[in-house]
Amino acid sequence: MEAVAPAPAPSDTVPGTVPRLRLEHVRKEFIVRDATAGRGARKRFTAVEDFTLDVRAGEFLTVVGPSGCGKSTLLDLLGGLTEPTSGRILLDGEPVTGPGLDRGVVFQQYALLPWRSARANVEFGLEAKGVARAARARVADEYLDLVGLTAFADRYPHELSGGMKQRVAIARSLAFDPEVLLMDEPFAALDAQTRESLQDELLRIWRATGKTIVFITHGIEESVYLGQRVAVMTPRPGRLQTVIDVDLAGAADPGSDDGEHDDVRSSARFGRYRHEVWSALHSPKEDAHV
Ligand SMILES: Nc1ncnc2c1ncn2[C@@H]1O[C@H](COP(=O)(O)OP(=O)(O)OP(=O)(O)O)[C@@H](O)[C@H]1O
Repeated sequence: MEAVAPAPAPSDTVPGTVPRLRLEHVRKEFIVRDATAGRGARKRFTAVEDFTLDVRAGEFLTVVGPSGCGKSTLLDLLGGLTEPTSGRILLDGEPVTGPGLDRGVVFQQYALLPWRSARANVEFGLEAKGVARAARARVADEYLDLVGLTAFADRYPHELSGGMKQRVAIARSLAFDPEVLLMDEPFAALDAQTRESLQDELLRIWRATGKTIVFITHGIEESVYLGQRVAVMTPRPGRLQTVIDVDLAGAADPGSDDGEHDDVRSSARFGRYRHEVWSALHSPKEDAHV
């Protein structure tokens, strides 16, 4: 596994500056069937409750929480795919009113167009931006190179492994140069080894591009390994339990494995962060009204 270099500090750490993303008292309700109240009855169901958080420009923020706590709902809200029932979401100080090319979304399932080659999939967002054909191909090749898929540019999704498909999805999201990358458990369907190598690749890409990344996961280790900060959510309805700062710079013991790679995950510091996130996830809820 590739060694992990110290993460850069978020570029927006100065008090009083505008955060890249701001969630202000965000609440999301769904109307669902109420089986207890007879045929056709409906009730309100709160998925996300009073969620307030700033994401700094250039920051890598991970969001971890138990299944069903509202993580995907939160990401859909940030992506503008749904609207908050109350509260506000701001991008660079402006309210988010819908999806936009300023935000790239990567889902757990690769969501590639099966009839398009890897290159043509990456070109997809560029077409929406009106980029000319020759420039599209050049930019697509650049991003396929960034994710190590130059040799597979002409392959179709069914000819690619799961990890490769997810690399194409990441390249597609980066190619139209969004300010923010929103990732919803993008590596959850992959085997452990592929997941670890894509985690390192994502960290490398983040350092190379300086994008702001919000990464949803239910994996404690993944949240600690990737995030400069880990936002921990409560069980449903999803609230912000706590935010944990992670600094793994120099955490690895160079002599801890075969001598070629530093093993950050085996370090004592990584273990302490993992325990901190675990403890936050298992701390009692303040209240449970739904
Ligand atoms: N469109 C919808 N209509 C009704 N309920 C919904 C809708 N979308 C999500 N929910 C409910 O909101 C809650 C939060 O769902 P969400 O998918 O955001 O959780 P999650 O934390 O991403 O879960 P997981 O980790 O299992 O993917 C769940 O109880 C889910 O059933």
